[in-house]
Amino acid sequence: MGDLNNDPIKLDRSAKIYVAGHRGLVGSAITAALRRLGFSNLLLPPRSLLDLTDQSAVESFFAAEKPAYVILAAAKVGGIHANNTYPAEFIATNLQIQTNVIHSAYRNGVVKLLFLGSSCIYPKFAPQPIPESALLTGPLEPTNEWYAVAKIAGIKMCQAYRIQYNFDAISAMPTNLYGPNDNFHPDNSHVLPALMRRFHEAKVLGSKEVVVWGSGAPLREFLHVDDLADAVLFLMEKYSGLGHVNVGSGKEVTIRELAELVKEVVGFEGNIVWDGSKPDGTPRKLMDSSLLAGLGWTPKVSLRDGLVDTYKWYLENVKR
Ligand SMILES: NC(=O)C1=CN([C@@H]2O[C@H](COP(=O)(O)OP(=O)(O)OC[C@H]3O[C@@H](n4cnc5c(N)ncnc54)[C@H](OP(=O)(O)O)[C@@H]3O)[C@@H](O)[C@H]2O)C=CC1
Ligand SMILES: C[C@H]1O[C@H](OP(=O)(O)OP(=O)(O)OC[C@H]2O[C@@H](n3cnc4c(=O)[nH]c(N)nc43)[C@H](O)[C@@H]2O)[C@@H](O)[C@@H](O)C1=O
Repeated sequence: MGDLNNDPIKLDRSAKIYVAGHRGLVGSAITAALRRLGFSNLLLPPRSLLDLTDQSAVESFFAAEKPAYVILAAAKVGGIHANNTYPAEFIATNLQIQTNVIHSAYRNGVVKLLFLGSSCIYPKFAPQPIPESALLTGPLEPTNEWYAVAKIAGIKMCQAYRIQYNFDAISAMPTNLYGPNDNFHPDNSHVLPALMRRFHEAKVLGSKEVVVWGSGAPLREFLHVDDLADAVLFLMEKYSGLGHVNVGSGKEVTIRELAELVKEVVGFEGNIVWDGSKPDGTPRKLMDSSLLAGLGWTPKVSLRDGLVDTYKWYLENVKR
């Protein structure tokens, strides 16, 4: 599955490129990176004008606009609590969005499409670091299996359309991401923005303690979204193959270490209290990103620098 059909292409800077989900964490970073690189013909319809769960609206959009390239960063996304609480929405919405976009992209002559999955596609007890070949080798983590099944279907759909129709659809599997434009919801977000907000609010209110979920023992690998955007555009030009590609930083921390680091960056001086009634989720999911490294890509942003950058953005854009 990791076979490379390595025909590097130079993306045409003036061709139409559609970024689905351009207002989100990932889509906004990709859009900014495309603009920096001189792409001048971005298609960025707001969700109010194009609901990607609406099959006929998606088909009409593709038929009218005929984009050359598509980056599929629109999805129903959330942290461990949201995944565990809204399983129907996570499987149904994601299957609908990705099926509609991939199918209409193929039907309307898109030259290349990149689908974004997630490291949660791998078995809960996959070998570490997790190679791409670990896909479908064991049971999934129960807190996010619905979302994971949708993402696995997305990978398989890209592969099927490549095999049957020769459609150049590739899949990238990022590790846990963070950065500007993240979702800072107190319950439904991922751990890093949730903790940033909680420590910030505790600092402002003068609280003595902050509650963090679980045991603190799980390990997670974090990647700044600007690095992910860079990797996505790198793959669009350098990779064309059946197998999906892991995108990670190669560095992991425990949730306890992450909490201490966020606390320090935010400047909260109280204590951390662990809520053991909340799920830990998968114990460890460090990805093996050597396939991507072998193609010549490496991440640049350290976790500490990325946290400082994200907290600055949070202060300027979310809370004052
Ligand atoms: N965040 C993370 O840690 C990780 C994310 N990923 C993957 O990256 C991709 C992007 O995630 P992320 O940026 O974090 O998610 P966000 O929630 O930040 O952004 C999702 C985007 O999708 C759009 N969207 C959702 N539903 C619809 C719809 N029905 N019609 C049109 N647009 C819709 C949203 O629109 P609107 O702005 O209008 O709400 C938003 O712009 C996803 O595929 C996700 O699985 C993978 C690994 C980790
Ligand atoms: C990217 C990936 O993200 C999700 O998986 P996850 O890695 O488990 O995501 P998470 O960021 O929500 O949690 C990471 C760890 O952190 C702990 N934790 C502590 N305190 C808070 C807290 O306040 N909020 C959250 N969310 N977690 C907390 C939490 O208990 C867990 O041990 C998938 O569902 C799926 O969306 C996916 O693909």
